[in-house]
Formats: sequence, C-alpha cells, structure tokens
Amino acid sequence: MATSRTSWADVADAEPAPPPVAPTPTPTPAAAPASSNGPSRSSYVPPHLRNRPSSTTTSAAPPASSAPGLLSRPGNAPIGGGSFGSRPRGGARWDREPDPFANSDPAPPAADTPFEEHQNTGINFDAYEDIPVETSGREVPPPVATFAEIDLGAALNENIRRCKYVRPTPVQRHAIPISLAGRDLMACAQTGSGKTAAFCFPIISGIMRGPPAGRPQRGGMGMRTAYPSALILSPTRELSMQIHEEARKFSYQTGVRVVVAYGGAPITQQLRDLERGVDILVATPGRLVDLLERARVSLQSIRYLALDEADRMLDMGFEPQVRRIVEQMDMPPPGVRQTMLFSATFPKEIQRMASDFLDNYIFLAVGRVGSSTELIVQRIEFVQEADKRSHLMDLLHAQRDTGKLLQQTLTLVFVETKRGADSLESWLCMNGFPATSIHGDRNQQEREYALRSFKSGQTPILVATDVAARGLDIPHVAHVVNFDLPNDIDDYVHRIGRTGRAGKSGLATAFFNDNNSSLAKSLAELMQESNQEVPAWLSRYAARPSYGGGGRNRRSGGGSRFGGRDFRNDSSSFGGGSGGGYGGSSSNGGGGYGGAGAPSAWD
Ligand SMILES: Nc1ncnc2c1ncn2[C@@H]1O[C@H](COP(=O)(O)OP(=O)(O)OP(=O)(O)O)[C@@H](O)[C@H]1O
Repeated sequence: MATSRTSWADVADAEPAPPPVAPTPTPTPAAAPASSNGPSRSSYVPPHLRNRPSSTTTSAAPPASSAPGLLSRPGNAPIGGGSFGSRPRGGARWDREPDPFANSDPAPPAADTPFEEHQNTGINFDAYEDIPVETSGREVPPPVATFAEIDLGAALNENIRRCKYVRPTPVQRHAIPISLAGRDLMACAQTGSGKTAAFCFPIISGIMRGPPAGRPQRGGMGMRTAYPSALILSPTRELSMQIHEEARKFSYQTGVRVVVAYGGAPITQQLRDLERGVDILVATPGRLVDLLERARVSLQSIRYLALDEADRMLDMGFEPQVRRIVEQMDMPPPGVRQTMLFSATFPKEIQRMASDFLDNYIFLAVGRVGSSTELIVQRIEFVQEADKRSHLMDLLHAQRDTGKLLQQTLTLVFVETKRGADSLESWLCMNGFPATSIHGDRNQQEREYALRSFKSGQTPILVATDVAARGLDIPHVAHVVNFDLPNDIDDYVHRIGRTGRAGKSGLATAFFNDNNSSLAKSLAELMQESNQEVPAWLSRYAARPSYGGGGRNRRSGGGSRFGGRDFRNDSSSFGGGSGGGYGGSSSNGGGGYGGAGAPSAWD
C-alpha cells in the first residue's frame, strides 16, 4: 500500500502556499477572530456567508454540487475539484465559536486539551492496512490513499492536521469518497477504526460548499424553529456528546455550527444553542422527538442524515422512535437527502430494515462484518458466578503488581445489571480499588462525572452496563473485563472495542460459565476469526449441538461465516418474510442493555 506520498502531512507540506493560519498551538479565545462588526450572539450567519471573504476571490467557489434549492441532492462535486480547497480562510467567520482547543470543561487536566489528548500519530495504523475491504452497489467511487487526494476544504484540512491524523484509516479511505460523491452508504468497520470522522468529514465539507441552512425562524408563540442541514443520531447521551466534541474540532473555523441535544440534561441550554443557529445537529432520539414536538427543530432542510451505531438505532429498542423521526416528520425522503449508516456490526435483519432509509446505496465492509480487531487480545476464563469477585480481584492485583493499574491504564468492567454495577463498584472501593460506575439509573450529572473521573485516571476502574458499550472513545483503556458476558455476540464486539482503538493494542478478559453457553459457538468463531487462541474447553462447549444456535446469537443463524456481507447479495434475503437472519429476531430482549427501563439509559 505504501506509495511515495502516504502521509497527508507530507502532501500538505508540498501544497502551494496555503493562506496563513493560526499556529497549531491553539489560539486562545481572545486571539480567535472577533471582528467588531461580526454577528451578534443571536444572529445566525449561514456557513456560505461566514466563510466568504470580503473580496470576490471565491465568488466562483461553489462547485457542481451547489444546485439551487435546499433539497437538492448534496455532494455531486468531483473529488479534488480544487476550487473549494483553496478557498481563502478568514473573513467573516463564526466569531463567537468556542475554541475546541481551549479548556471550557472543568474536568481534570487530562481532558483539557482536546487535540493533544489523542496523539494520533498514525504509528500503529499500519495494523489496519491488510484488512480486506468489500464494497457492493452500483458504480462505487474509488478509494483514496491520502487526505490530500480529497478536496475537503482548507479549514477542514487544517483541523485534520490539528487532530494529528496523518492519513485516512481504511474505512475513511473508502467511505469519504463515496459520501462526497453524494451516495448513500451502509458502512461496517471495526471498533476504533475512525468511523466518526468518516461520516463527519463529508458532512462538514458538504455544508461548507452547499447552499445555506435555513435561518432559525419564529413560529407559533414567538418561538424560534431551527433548521439543521445535517442530523447525526446516536443511541446514548455520552456518545452524542463525544460526537459533538469531535465534530466541533473538525468544523473549527469552517463556519459550520454543531449543536448537541440529549436527554437528562436541561433542555433550556440546548434550546438556546439551537436558537443561535445550527448546521449539524447531533442528538439522541428521545430528546430530538421532544424538540420536534415542541416545533423547536424542523427537519425539512436536512441534507445529510447519519446514524452512528446504526444497527443499535434500528433494533427493537429504538426503531419506532427512529422511524418516526426519519419517516413521519418533515425530513426529505431517501434520494433527496443523503443517508449514511455506520456501525461495527450489522446483522442482516437490521440491514434489511435499514435499506428502507437508503437510496441506491453502497455497502462497505472493512474487515468481516461484526469482527473484532486483532489488536485486542481476548482471554476467556471459566469462572463460576460465586467466584467472579475474587477472580476479578486477582486480575486487578496482578495488574497493580505489574504497574498496569495506574492513572494511564484504565480498566472497564462490564456487568449485566444496574444494581450489579452499583454493588460491584462499592465492593471494589471497599477493597482498595478506586472505582466508579455508569448506568441508566444514575442521573446525567453522575454519569458525566463518572466518565470524567475515569478518563482522568482519578478512578481507574469503571463498572458499566451496556450504556458504555458502544462508541465511547476513551484513551488509555488497557483492559476490558466482561464480568458478566452479554447475551449477544455483537454486544461483546462493541464492549471489547473500548480497548485496542486507533491502532493501539488492548486486552479483553471474559468470565464464562454455564449461564453463557448460548454464546459459546459465536464467541469461539469470533475469536478464531481474529486469530485468538480458543481454549479447548470453549471449543467443546461450542461443539455441543444444543449450544450456540439459540438465544440472541446473530452469527449462528446467519449463514456462511465469510460470505454474504451485503444482505442484497444473499439470495434468501429477497424472499421476504422469514426474518430469521440471525437465529431469532429479538436483538434487545432487555437483559443486554441493563435490564428493564433501558430507554432512560439510552436516550
Ligand atoms: N485518520 C486517523 N488517524 C489517526 N487517528 C484517527 C484517524 N481517524 C480517527 N482516528 C482516531 O481513532 C480513534 C477511534 O475513532 P472513532 O471513535 O471514530 O472509532 P469508531 O470506528 O467510530 O469506533 P466505534 O466502533 O467504537 O464507535 C479516535 O481517537 C480518533 O481520533
């Protein structure tokens, strides 16, 4: 794969004299542009005006994609069109844009410098180089090898450099050109492989070059309605917050404004943020429905819809809410808006459902659908229920003895129930291991505090239900312990994916006993696929005919292990009706997500 120009930074250095930019060390808020005649706090300036310099140099800038009309299909511009990438920076920017480099969070020092936090030097990204990639669909745009091959725009390129992203990860190489070409996409790539940027970059770039978003308008009772151009939905509050933080970094000084709305937090601040204008709205479904019902958000200007953790968003827990948002409100239909679905797992049954939201889409699989990365060493230990605590204690003592339970090496312990999380947290603390917990019965403040305390290393052990299983990108998680295994192999894949991210290695230990026997077969298969050593006793469990086919085991009923990734290529998928794509239709029987009442945890 190596070429003479593998690094974005190399190429960037060779680019013809870019306009001067703020030095990489973050400008202080005071140094950020603050032209005295800039927009006032409440006046919304759409991106195309915010970025426009006072001179006429970019008057020809909007390329082919900028067809008139809000609902024109976005992103038909050729890759590397040139005009946009050289758009001069400066001019009327979003003057009051908070600086994502600066510390606005009273969190511990580790969280202070968002761009420094992840040293994404790309050192270990070679680990992803050999992953097989499969695409299907009509006229798939070719992948790129470097960021320089894609015309994302100068300001976004600058932010990519600030993030220290040297070159695109495999999913980014394929997904970004597909999305920039205006195509709908269903993308499946391993945990920690950079999917967030893969959907954020094309959205930000498209908004920068596209028609302006609607200005918030006064509706009934003098209230303003916001008209975002892009909607990113995710299943948990914490994940929405994280996507918002990432998107803010990527869109810094692009003129694109990102707002987040999630449940459990006061709505008033979120309403104020929306009133100031929004291009990209990141939201959890529950809070978004609330905003739509209050007519504080309209989806009629949506040009981009992204579902992160798309399979989770379309399983039984969320599907009705998501369908309501996407199909029953005022969002433009497929074919008019552009839709991107991303996850590390994509059961065929969910793919089939998801296809309702898509038009002429491309299916992209980086690695086997639902596989876990080889960067994670997986260990399965046979531990009876009654022995789990003492076994965990042994593990933690061993880690402590080898210096691996320090501030910078965090351990995430997954349990099945909220009560179980509370009780294990107390027990660990009583036994001298600083721990905290996150689950759906804790209020939002407590959840955020727990996460901050864990991230900072103040409490290097976090006990969690599945509310923390998906998407969270916490640096330095060295060990994931499945104290209680989930019922669903896909949940296992997401949980262990909290370690071994961005090319770094990680360790995942699971406690297995007879209660988990229905998972044996898929667990053994998954481990084999990711070149892990499968204990002989687990293989014996997996071989028992009564184990492995039941429960919520998506793999076992799903046909060939290596084929049929895109359900459209699976002849049986067009017969309709069976619904048996993965051994039982229920993907959310309740237990896997922290028990009954899960919506409070998820929305
Ligand atoms: N091109 C890149 N170069 C270096 N680091 C990158 C690049 N793209 C993303 N990253 C980093 O990789 C980490 C994982 O990215 P991200 O959270 O988007 O993964 P993901 O695929 O969405 O994972 P999950 O499936 O768990 O949600 C992040 O810390 C991100 O900053």
